[in-house]
Amino acid sequence: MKILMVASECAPVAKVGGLGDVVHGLSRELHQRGHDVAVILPKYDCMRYDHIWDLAISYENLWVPWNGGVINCTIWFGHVDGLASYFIEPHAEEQFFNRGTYYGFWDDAHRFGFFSRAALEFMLKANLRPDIIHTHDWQTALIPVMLYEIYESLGLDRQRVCHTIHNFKHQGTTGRDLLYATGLHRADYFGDVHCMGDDFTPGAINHTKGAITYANFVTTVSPKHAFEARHSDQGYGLGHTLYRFQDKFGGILNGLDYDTWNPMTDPYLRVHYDRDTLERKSDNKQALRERLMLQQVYKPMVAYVGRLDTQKGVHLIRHALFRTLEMGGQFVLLGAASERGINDDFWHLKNDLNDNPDCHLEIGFDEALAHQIYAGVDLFVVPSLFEPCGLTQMIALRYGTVPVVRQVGGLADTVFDWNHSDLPLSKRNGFVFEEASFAGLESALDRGIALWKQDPHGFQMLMQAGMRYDYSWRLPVEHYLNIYRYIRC
Ligand SMILES: Nc1ncnc2c1ncn2[C@@H]1O[C@H](COP(=O)(O)OP(=O)(O)O[C@H]2O[C@H](CO)[C@@H](O)[C@H](O)[C@H]2O)[C@@H](O)[C@H]1O
Repeated sequence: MKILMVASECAPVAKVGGLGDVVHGLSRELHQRGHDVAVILPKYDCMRYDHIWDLAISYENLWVPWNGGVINCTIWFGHVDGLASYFIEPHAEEQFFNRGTYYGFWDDAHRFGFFSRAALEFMLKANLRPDIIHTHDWQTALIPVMLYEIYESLGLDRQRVCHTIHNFKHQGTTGRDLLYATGLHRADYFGDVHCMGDDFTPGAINHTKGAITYANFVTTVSPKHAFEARHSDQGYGLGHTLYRFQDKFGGILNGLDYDTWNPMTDPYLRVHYDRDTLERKSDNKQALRERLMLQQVYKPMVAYVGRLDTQKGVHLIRHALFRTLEMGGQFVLLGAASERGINDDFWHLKNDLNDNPDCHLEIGFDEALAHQIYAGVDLFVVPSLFEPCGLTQMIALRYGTVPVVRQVGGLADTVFDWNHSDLPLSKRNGFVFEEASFAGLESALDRGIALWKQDPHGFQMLMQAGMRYDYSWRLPVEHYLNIYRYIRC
């Protein structure tokens, strides 16, 4: 099957969070199974160009209709981890993708609306005719809309779209002027609440709603979150739309790229290990302490890696840090915030704790350090308020690090409590709490730290149980292939 992924991120060249991992991992698995897969990304100035092989111009003078005129684009081609990848470079006054960072601009809806239109124009002109176009999150959600409203009649009449929603909180809600820019001229029709008009902001359009309406199939990234999105406030206002289109909506648990995340081969680790050589993990703990200048003592290490966003339960992350110190452990945090207030808070916290030999906060994005943390620590906290899937708890499990998670979304689908689960002991792999409060978090974290201190054998069993789980793309890709086969012409 010919599959074209169109997304705003793909690891390792352009990664802000889990979206990049998923586009990369899913594409690689499909490619390894013999499918013809390519990825289309914007050509950002801030990408990791050192991860692109043989980057060269593939198509020049692609004139993309935009805002009543046209914008000239150059399309580049290269390989990322063996994956055929196209990069769209617009020569526009607005410098859409030459801004030093990926997101966070007032005109993001226009930047990615343009990217979506350019991707379709490229398919048309360069004669790319995939069976399936797989789009991701609001940034590429206009693709199914434009495919059926503009490009079907121009020749893209056999392409079908699967759209994946990685995060309902970000829906690309914006003014109707974008419709004119993209060429979707009937503003009253498209802007109506029955089409892609936002249900809560009068006069606004909603990208994600457009994708739910037009795509041939819509997924989110875990079965539990698919339920939550429809039946609770976690759908961020799209519950009714999902209800309307329930026959083409489902949840598929994400996988992990087991080559990228492999403690036996990970190039960032001092020592490689697997389930049978778990004792070697302690060398990575020592290496991590050296790198972060923490004292070498006999204490459990707890970590958080991830975006610092309200979604992730920042007050609970902060509390996990203090609680760990109080219980005689060490804490490491690696994260970046896009919100100014949260960023400032964590910088203050970092300054306050600067001289503490048992704690280190690294504010920023650091791929190598992330790997070293997963491999080096004992426990890993993910106290999210909502979590569509969550990859960090799965990475932790792969590295023999015990997750402490809140029972929501994909966290609930992947982590099973050591003390309170119906599963046999050999299948329990972490600590789970329900209530998003300090007491809730402590009810799980305290048990984790206590087990580490009082029952090293039990703790080791837990680590090994986690490593036995298979959260690779092996199974999830079967579900995606079933969807592709179901919707293809
Ligand atoms: N500062 C930093 N330095 C280095 N690495 C960092 C980092 N911050 C984050 N990462 C890495 O980014 C990834 C984050 O994965 P998450 O599942 O937490 O994704 P996120 O919430 O961004 O994505 C959304 O999409 C994904 C994919 O569908 C869903 O799993 C998730 O629930 C949803 O919120 C991990 O690989 C992590 O190691």
